[in-house]
Amino acid sequence: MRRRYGRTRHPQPTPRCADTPVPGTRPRPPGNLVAMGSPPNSLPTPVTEAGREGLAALLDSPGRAVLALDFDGTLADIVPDPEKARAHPGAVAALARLAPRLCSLVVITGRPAGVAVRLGGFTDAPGLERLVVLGGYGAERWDAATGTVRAPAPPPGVAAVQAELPGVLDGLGAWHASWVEDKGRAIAVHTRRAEDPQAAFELLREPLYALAERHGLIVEPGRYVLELRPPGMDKGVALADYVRETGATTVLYGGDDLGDLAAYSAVDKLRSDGLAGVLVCSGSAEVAELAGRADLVVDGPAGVVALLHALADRLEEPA
Ligand SMILES: O=P(O)(O)OC[C@H]1O[C@H](O[C@H]2O[C@H](CO)[C@@H](O)[C@H](O)[C@H]2O)[C@H](O)[C@@H](O)[C@@H]1O
Repeated sequence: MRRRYGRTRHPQPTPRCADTPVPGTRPRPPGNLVAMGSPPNSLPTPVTEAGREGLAALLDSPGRAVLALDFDGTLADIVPDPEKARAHPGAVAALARLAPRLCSLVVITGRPAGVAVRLGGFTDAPGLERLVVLGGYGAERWDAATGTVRAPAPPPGVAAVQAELPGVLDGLGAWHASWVEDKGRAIAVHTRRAEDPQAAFELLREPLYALAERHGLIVEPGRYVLELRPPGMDKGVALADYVRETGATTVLYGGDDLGDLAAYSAVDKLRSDGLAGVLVCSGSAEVAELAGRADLVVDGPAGVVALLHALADRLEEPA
């Protein structure tokens, strides 16, 4: 299925990293350690050796690097109503500064690709003409170069879950503690707006896992959300495929939630295969699992944007 978002363009292939022209840069090692909440535009030093090597490789050869970022919680602040989420102010400008210097910029999200493009304000954004958004945990793809979304049809299990879900929520007395987001090829049941979001999450957990299993779907747990979605794709597969497609030799991945752990594992694997990598955690009080595995923890989307500007500052220094 192909849908068009934005103005008509001629299809362009994703550039191979080695083919990407990159303006002159002055490679320098990262600066001193800067903890969460550090002043904007000072480039923090990763706390791990692998992360320091990854960042040095990115600064040394940005034209061979893929920058991959999650959307909600990483590029966009978490808000109670998912439809009201927007890219953090400054995110698009920071990405646009970096894009011409890098091999490729990709957003990998659990949102439908077209929704992330709309909420992110990515359509026709100057500087982001080669941006790629992989939605539905990698099942969907939007290319800024063509303005089209490629999305496979949802498996029949999704319609079956849609039909059965109201009865399940009714049986649990959970109508007022949950909000259903129909994403086409997945159903997300949110509890953030419940009086006690964690209690509502726990109440729903088991019945929703059972419902998903009955219809051949899996559950992707996240920040006060249980998503019932098709198996077979995750952010790790999406990221590894994308890195392979571009021929990049360095990858920086930034995420905030459990669904990003698959991408973290993909970066670990790429590093063991000899690529350079940096794992960035968009830190929050809600999710602890990523910080311990990250090379760099920043303070939520504001920290991510500051990091992107700091990277751009470095890469824009004259050769
Ligand atoms: O992969 P992501 O880009 O991180 O998307 C994951 C899910 O994010 C959204 O839910 C989260 O953000 C909401 C808006 O801030 C928030 O209200 C909710 O509590 C979070 O879980 C989105 O609604 C889901 O569809 C995404 O899959």
